[in-house]
Amino acid sequence: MRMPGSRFQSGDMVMGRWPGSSLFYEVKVLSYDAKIQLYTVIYKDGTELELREADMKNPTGFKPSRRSRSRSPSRRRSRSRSPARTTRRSSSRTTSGTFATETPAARKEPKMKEVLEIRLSPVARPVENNGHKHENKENDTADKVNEKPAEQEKILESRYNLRRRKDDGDAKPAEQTEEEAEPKPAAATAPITTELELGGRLGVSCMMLFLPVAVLGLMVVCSQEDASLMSPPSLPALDSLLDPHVFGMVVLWFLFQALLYVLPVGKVVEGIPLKNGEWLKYRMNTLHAFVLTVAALGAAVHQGVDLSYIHSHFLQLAVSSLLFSVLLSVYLYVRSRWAPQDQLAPGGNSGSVIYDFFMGSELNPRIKGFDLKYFCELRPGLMGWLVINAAMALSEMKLHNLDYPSPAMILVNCFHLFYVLDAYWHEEAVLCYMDTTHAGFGFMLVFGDLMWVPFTFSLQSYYLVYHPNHLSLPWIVGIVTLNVIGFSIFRKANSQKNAFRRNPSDPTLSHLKTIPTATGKSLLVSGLWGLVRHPNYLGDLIMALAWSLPCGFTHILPYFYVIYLTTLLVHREARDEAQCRRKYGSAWDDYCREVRYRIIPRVY
Ligand SMILES: NC(=O)C1=CN([C@@H]2O[C@H](COP(=O)(O)OP(=O)(O)OC[C@H]3O[C@@H](n4cnc5c(N)ncnc54)[C@H](OP(=O)(O)O)[C@@H]3O)[C@@H](O)[C@H]2O)C=CC1
Ligand SMILES: CC(C)CCC[C@@H](C)[C@H]1CC=C2C3=C(CC[C@@]21C)[C@@]1(C)CC[C@H](O)C(C)(C)[C@@H]1CC3
Repeated sequence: MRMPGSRFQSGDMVMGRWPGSSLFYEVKVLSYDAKIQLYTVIYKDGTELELREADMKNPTGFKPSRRSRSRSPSRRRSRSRSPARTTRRSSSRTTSGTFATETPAARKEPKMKEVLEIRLSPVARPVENNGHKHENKENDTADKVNEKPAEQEKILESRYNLRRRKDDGDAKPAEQTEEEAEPKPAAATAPITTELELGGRLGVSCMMLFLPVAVLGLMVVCSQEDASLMSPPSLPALDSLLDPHVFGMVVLWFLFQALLYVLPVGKVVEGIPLKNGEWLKYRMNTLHAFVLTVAALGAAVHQGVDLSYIHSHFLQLAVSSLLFSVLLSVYLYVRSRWAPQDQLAPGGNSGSVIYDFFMGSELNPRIKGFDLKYFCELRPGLMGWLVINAAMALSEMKLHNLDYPSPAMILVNCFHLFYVLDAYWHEEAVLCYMDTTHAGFGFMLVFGDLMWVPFTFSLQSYYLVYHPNHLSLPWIVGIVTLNVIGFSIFRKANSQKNAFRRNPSDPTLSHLKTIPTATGKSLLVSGLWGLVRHPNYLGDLIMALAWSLPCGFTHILPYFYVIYLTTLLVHREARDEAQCRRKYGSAWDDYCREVRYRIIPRVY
C-alpha cells in the first residue's frame, strides 16, 4: 500500500534501530502516521514499535554484527568524541542531547550511552542563575551518567528491557559502520497535519464562536439572583461591554506580568529537546512574580485603589481579555507564516487558515528569549484568577457589610490560591506537559489561558458574592478533608511520575513495580499508578469537587468547573491512551490488564 509523503512503504522490509541502542534489526513497515511522522514497524520477535524515519535505513550497507552489544565505555567514548561529531552545544553541556543537536551535515549514529542519556535525561536542566550553575537532583543524574557510564548502563539495563524479547537467533542485529552511515536528512520540513481534531474546520469555527459566548453567558447568569441556566439572562447593553479604560488595564496587567517574567531573578532551565535539536531555556520565577504582584497590589490598595472595581467591571474585563486574546492570536498566526518549518507544531500545520489559527501553528513562539506560550500558561491568567478571587472576597464584604469574607469564600479563595502556588512551586514540571511540548500556540490556548482560566475558574467566588451559602463546621471539615485528599493524590501522582521519568533508578521509588517497554522507558504499575491509569486526573477532579461544594446545592453553575474538568480530562485521557498504545504497544496492553481503571477506581 502506498503511504503518501513517506520514504518507506507499508510492507517494506527495512533496518530499524532498536530503541536505546545503536543496533539495527530487520523490521517490516506496517503503517505511517504523517501527523506525528512516525512509522509503525514490527520486529521479527513480534514487537511493534513506532520509529522515526531517521531510525530506519535501507537494508543495503548493513552487515550482521559480530561485536557483542556491551562494548567498553572507553570505546564508546572515543567514538563519540570523533571530530566528525560536532554538536551545536557547548562542550560543558554534553551530558545529554548529543543526538538531538548534531548539525545535519555531521549527523552520525549516536552511541547507546548517549541515547540512554537522552531518554533518561532530566526534562528540565538548570543552566545558570545569574551566572552560577545550579545543582539539583536532575543535573546530578545526568552528571552521574557521564561519570560512570558502565555502572549506570548496568543499572539502566536492569530497569529497562533493552534486549530483544524472544529468540535471539531470529533476527540478527546489524550495526552500521562509520563509513556506511548515510547522512540523516535535516528536519527542514514541517509535518503536514492531515488528521484534523475537534471536528476539523467546522468544529473549531463553532468552538471559536461558542466558547467566548459561553463564558460571558455563564458570567451573566452567575450575577443574577436566580443563577439557573434555565432562566433567561438579562443581557447587558452591548456597547457597555467594551470599555477602552478597562482594555487599557488588561494590557497593563499583561505588560506588568511580562516585566516580572524578564526580571533576572530565578534559575534558568532547559526544557525538553525539540525535534529540531534545539533546547530552549526558560526562566523559573513565577513565585518571585507572585510575591511582587502581591506587594504591588498591596501598595495599590494602600494608596486607595479599590479592588472591587474588578467585580463591578467583571464583564468588561472579560470582553477586553477576549479582544486581547484575539489580537494576540492574530499576531501569532501571522508570525507563524514566517516561522522556520522546523518550529511548527505537528497539530497546527494543516494549511487551513481557520484551523491553524485555532490550534496554533508555531510550537514555541518567542520574541528574543521571551517565550509567549510558557508565559501565558502560568502568569497573566492564573495570577489574574487569584486577583479576581481576592476582589470577589472584598466585594462580598462590601455588599453584605461583613468584617471578614464568609467561610465559603475563604475556603474557595484558599483552595485556589494553594493550587496555583503548587503549580508555581513545581514550575519546572510544566515544561514537560503536553501543552508545552506538543501543542501549537494559537487561539485555543491563548483564549484558554487569558480568558477561560481567569473568568471561568473564578465563577465560584463570583457566585458567592450574590449567593451566600452558610457552611456548618462539619461541612467545612468535610470539604477541607476532601480537598486535602484530592491534592495529596494529585501531587503525589505527578511528583512520582516526574521523579521516575527524570531518574528511574531513584532509590525513593525502588519499592514501586514497573513494566518495561520496548522503547527503553518503563511504566509505573504500583502505588497510585497501580490504582488507576491517571491518578493525577483523579486527584484534580476530587479537588474540583471540593472547590464547588462551598457554594451549596442551589444551582449547578458553581459546579461548572467540575463539569469542564471532567470533560477535558476524559478527552485528554482518551488521547493519551491512544498515544501510549502506539508508543508502548504490547507493554501498554499489559499495563491496562494490570491496571484496569482509567481515572476512577472500579468505576471508569
Ligand atoms: N486544571 C486544569 O484545567 C487542567 C489540569 N491538568 C493537570 O495537568 C497535569 C498534567 O496532565 P497531562 O499532561 O494531561 O498528563 P499526564 O501528566 O498524566 O501525562 C501523561 C503521560 O504520562 C506518562 N505515563 C502514563 N502512564 C504512566 C505510568 N504508569 N508510568 C509512568 N509514566 C506514565 C506517559 O508519557 P511518557 O511515558 O511518554 O512519559 C503519558 O503520555 C495533570 O495533573 C492534570 O490533572 C490538565 C489539564 C487541565
Ligand atoms: C478553551 C478550552 C475549552 C480549553 C482550554 C484548556 C486550558 C484552559 C487548560 C489546558 C491545560 C491547562 C493546564 C492548566 C491550566 C488550564 C489549562 C491551560 C494548569 C496550568 C493549571 C495548574 C496546574 O497545576 C497545572 C498542572 C500546571 C496545569 C497544566 C495544564
